[in-house]
Amino acid sequence: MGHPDEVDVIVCGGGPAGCVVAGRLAYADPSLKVMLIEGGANNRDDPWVYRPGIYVRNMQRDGINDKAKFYVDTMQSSHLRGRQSIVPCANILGGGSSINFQMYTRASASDWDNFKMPGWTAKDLLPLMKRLENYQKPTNNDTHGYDGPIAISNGGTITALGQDFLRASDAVGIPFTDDLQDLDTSHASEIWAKYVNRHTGRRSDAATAYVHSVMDVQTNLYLRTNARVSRVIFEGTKAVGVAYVPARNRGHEGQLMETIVRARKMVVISSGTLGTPQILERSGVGSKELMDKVGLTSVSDLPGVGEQYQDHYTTLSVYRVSEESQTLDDFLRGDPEARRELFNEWEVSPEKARLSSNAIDAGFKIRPTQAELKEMGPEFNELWNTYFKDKPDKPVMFGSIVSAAYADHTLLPPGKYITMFQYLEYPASRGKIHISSPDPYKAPFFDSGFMNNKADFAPIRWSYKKTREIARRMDAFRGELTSHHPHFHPASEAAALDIDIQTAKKILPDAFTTGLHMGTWHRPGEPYDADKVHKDIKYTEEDDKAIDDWIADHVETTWHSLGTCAMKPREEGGVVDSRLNVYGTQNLKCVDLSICPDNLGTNTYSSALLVGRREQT
Ligand SMILES: Cc1cc2nc3c(=O)[nH]c(=O)nc-3n(C[C@H](O)[C@H](O)[C@H](O)COP(=O)(O)OP(=O)(O)OC[C@H]3O[C@@H](n4cnc5c(N)ncnc54)[C@H](O)[C@@H]3O)c2cc1C
Repeated sequence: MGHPDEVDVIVCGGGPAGCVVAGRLAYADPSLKVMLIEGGANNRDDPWVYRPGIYVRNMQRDGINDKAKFYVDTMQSSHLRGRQSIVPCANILGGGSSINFQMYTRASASDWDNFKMPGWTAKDLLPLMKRLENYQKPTNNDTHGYDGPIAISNGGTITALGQDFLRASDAVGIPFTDDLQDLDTSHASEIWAKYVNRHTGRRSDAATAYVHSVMDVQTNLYLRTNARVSRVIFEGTKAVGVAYVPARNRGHEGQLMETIVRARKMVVISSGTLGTPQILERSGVGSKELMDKVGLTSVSDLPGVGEQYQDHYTTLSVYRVSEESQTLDDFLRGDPEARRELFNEWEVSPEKARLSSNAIDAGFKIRPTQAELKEMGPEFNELWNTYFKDKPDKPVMFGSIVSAAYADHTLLPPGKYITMFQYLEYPASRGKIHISSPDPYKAPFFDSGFMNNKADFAPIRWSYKKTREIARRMDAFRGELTSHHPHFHPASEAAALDIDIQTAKKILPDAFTTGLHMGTWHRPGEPYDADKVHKDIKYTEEDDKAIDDWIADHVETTWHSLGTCAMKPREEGGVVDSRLNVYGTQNLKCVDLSICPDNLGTNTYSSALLVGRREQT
């Protein structure tokens, strides 16, 4: 069936928010013609999407993986000791929900209330949150939904390492709770739920839930994939259509081959936090100064477009675990036997297979104690007083455990690993993205802004220490992978200790070199002792400096971009109003996480769905 060149509504970008908008609109009114234009490929029945356990493959940056697009800082950052950060974004139908890590969390109630926009309080949104969910876990509260299209469960398997982590978390003052996602609890640990359907074992992505399901039964939703929206077409200030180009510019001597589709009623831009501002700017919506610089005619002078870029920041620390532990390392290494076993298991009974999981089974949200606050320095304390103190539902950090090394296994010694993720949920740092040319194939100017506010170092340092204390108290703990820890002075009490010799001998029983003494290359830890009473490591100022350097060298995106087209008053730098209409235009909306005026303390898939769902009330 050919595609029409005029429809009622065009949705640009098929991420979670775009899928919800396009699918629900088309379903609600079969007489309405809706076109969804997505820059990446169709995700339908792609086994590299729907098998949950292989998500890490989508993060390979090797020129072959086209499920993600990699934004790189244009300039070296002095806050990252000269590094240029890389932020991968989805480039496939379903957006982030087709490639993400499938961790299910939700924002705190005060996050939504802080938006200070009519219709956006947590109370307003709770009924919509429930309608999204097919919550497949037992729960004791009334904040979840059971009849929606997005499945949430514990996945096929919970590893013993997850339980070990929860017990050790309790030992350092983080109590267990059965539901940390009740919008209120901010200091506890839980079995971390997943966007995996426990009946099918499949990833619960937004395109399957909202687009394919509608296209199966109706003919009024038109899907174009591998098509990059270059700009919105205006008549005066009224949006009347869009132009798109092939996702790859392979021919025509570099000429732009645009196709135009007209929209009778509305154009909705849902191309994600880094995609949406670029489309607006290429269309003449953004700062007038920029338009003059790149030679475009200004349609609406909105200096806020592309500004206030936010994310959550991650550091990863890697630990050795016992050879008896169940980890995904052999599978991730590509060991043929491990691969055969796990893929076969998935084919036979996906609902309980190890691959029906992301191997991230447990996690926590935490707030510092008064004593911990004292150690976190003036910059963070100032932020605490203004941002966190009076909002007891806001955690400062998240942490979680991966039952494997989240790292390139060609760079690691043999053995089994866990990874501790530390995530800063409300960074004070801000970045920006702007087009450098009207050409949709030209890379934009991008400044992730990571760590450009000094207040962000202390909470990450604090949570590195916290997760380290948890790891050391786990029964499975067998040492630290020193290459994936700060470089403390070798004489410091804090210096990382590697695998103990007994475990090393189990990994390579026939090696003549195990335990070979070669100065500081290897400092073995103590063998496991079940009766050991642990004391917290004491860190000196010099140690803290080593941690901060390590943060600057290794902190990364949590892939939770938001905030570049903020919903707030125009005079405060806002881009959209509370109905997500773009200021100074007609028939044009932005609907995705770019509209967040402030951060949301959560893994953001739930919020992207909610923004789409809020638009569809
Ligand atoms: C690697 C990764 C891991 C993550 N892990 C988790 C997790 O475990 N749990 C969680 O809750 N969240 C996670 N997230 C975050 C979550 O997936 C995102 O917050 C969410 O997908 C954002 O939705 P969105 O609709 O705002 O935009 P996006 O998901 O970014 O979707 C935007 C879409 O627009 C398309 N697009 C961009 N530009 C154009 C253009 N010019 N023309 C046409 N199409 C265009 C893109 O291809 C994409 O499909 C992760 C994200 C990533 C990338």
